[in-house]
Amino acid sequence: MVALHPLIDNGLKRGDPNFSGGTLECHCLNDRVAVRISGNVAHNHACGCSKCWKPSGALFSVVGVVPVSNLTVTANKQKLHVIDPSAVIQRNACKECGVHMYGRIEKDHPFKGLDFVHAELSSEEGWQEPQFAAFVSSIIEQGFDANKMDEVRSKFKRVGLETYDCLSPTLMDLIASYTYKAK
Ligand SMILES: N[C@@H](CCC(=O)N[C@@H](CSCO)C(=O)NCC(=O)O)C(=O)O
Ligand SMILES: [Zn+2]
Ligand SMILES: [Zn+2]
Repeated sequence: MVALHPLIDNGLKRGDPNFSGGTLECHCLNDRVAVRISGNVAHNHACGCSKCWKPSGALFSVVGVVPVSNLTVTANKQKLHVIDPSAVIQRNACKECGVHMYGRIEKDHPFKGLDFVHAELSSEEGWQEPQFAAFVSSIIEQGFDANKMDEVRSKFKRVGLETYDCLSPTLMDLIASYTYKAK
C-alpha cells in the first residue's frame, strides 16, 4: 500500500470554516522557527512535485496558500534561508532541520501576494482539508514506479480527491487569464 501523506492515507478530516489560524513550527528540538498565520489556508492540496517539502515517508506534500499579510515569522527568523533563489516560489526553510516554513513569490506572477505553507506544521486543528491532488505524475521524476500510478490515483479518488498532473482547473484558469492579460 502506497503512503501518500499522513493527512490523506486514513481519509480526510474536514477543516473548520471559522478557523482563526495557528502557529507553524519547524522540526528542530530547540529554538524552533515559528510562523504565525492568521486565518485559514486556501487551495490546500497534495503536491507531488520535487520542490515542495514532504514529511518523511510521504510521497506527497500538502501545501496551501495564505495572503502574505496574514503571515509573520515570530521566532528564530535567523535560521531561515531561501533554498533555491531561482525558483518562482522562494521557499524559506530552516537551515537546521530543512523544513520549509513558507514559500513566497517575489516576481510578477498570478499568485504574487500569496505565501505557500504546510499547515501540518501547526498543532491547531481546523485547517482546510486538502481539496485536490496536483503534479501527481511528478513523483515518477523522483523515482516512483510508473506502473504503480493507478494505485496512487485510485487512493486519492477513494478519499474524494481529484488528481491532476498540473494544478486544479480553477488555478490553471487563473494562471491562463493572467497570461492573456499580460500580453
Ligand atoms: N515536475 C516538476 C514540477 C514542479 C512545479 O512546477 N511545481 C509547481 C507546484 S508547487 C505547489 O503547488 C510550481 O508551481 N512550482 C513553482 C516553484 O516551485 O517555484 C517537479 O516535480 O519539480
Ligand atoms: Zn528547524
Ligand atoms: Zn509542489
